Amino acid sequence: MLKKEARKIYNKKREGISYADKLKWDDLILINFQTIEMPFLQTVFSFYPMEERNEINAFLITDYLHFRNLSLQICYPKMDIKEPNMEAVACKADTVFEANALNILEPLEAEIINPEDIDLVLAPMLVCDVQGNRVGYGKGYYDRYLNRCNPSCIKVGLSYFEPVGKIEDADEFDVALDFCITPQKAYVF
Ligand SMILES: Nc1nc2c(c(=O)[nH]1)N(C=O)[C@@H](CNc1ccc(C(=O)N[C@@H](CCC(=O)O)C(=O)O)cc1)CN2
Ligand SMILES: Nc1ncnc2c1ncn2[C@@H]1O[C@H](COP(=O)(O)OP(=O)(O)OP(=O)(O)O)[C@@H](O)[C@H]1O
Repeated sequence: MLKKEARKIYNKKREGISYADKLKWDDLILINFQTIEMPFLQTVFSFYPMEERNEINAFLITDYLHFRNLSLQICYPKMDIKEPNMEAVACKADTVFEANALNILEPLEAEIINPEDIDLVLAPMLVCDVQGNRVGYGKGYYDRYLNRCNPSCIKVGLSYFEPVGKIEDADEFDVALDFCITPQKAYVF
């Protein structure tokens, strides 16, 4: 399958998920995330889910990680749409989020964290393939960002859908995931 085809199919599938299924599947993703062995984490880069696109509720996972380590630093993306580029910004409980031009909520705060200091990335995505190649919205934000992270950074994709057969047009910029968590299973690549 090609990324473009996967994007079309899975954008549509995700739009069709009922609210009841979404709540159930978000919980199952948390349960499956809890089965993977995690080292001590200091800094996590998550994302602010876009409700209108039915993105996964990553807050359930960051709440769980925060509960395990009360001094966990949680970062959210701040985009430079023109570049395109994004940075991880450290957030606190009182951080104010504001919608950007793409209607993604971003922190007003500006403490940019060095990508090399990120221990784990929770990556939004539509679907991945059996080798952990991720398919997002097609702007390459995460490919660019993950290439700046330490090789030891743990890359976890969250998806409502099981991996597809090989994505044929994965290129040299694509950084494969270490895990993909779905409502059915935690895939290890
Ligand atoms: N919640 C969340 N935050 C995120 C991401 C994400 O996937 N989810 N990103 C993950 O990379 C980055 C933003 N990437 C994005 C890339 C494209 C579009 C988008 O709306 N694309 C349109 C097409 C626009 C065009 O072609 O001009 C579309 O998909 O319909 C949105 C976000 C950073 N923050
Ligand atoms: N480091 C990079 N430098 C230059 N171009 C890049 C880089 N990383 C990715 N790209 C290009 O960006 C484009 C989009 O990449 P891709 O289709 O993998 O996006 P995606 O992972 O689905 O999107 P996103 O990360 O925004 O969710 C591709 O043409 C890819 O070659």
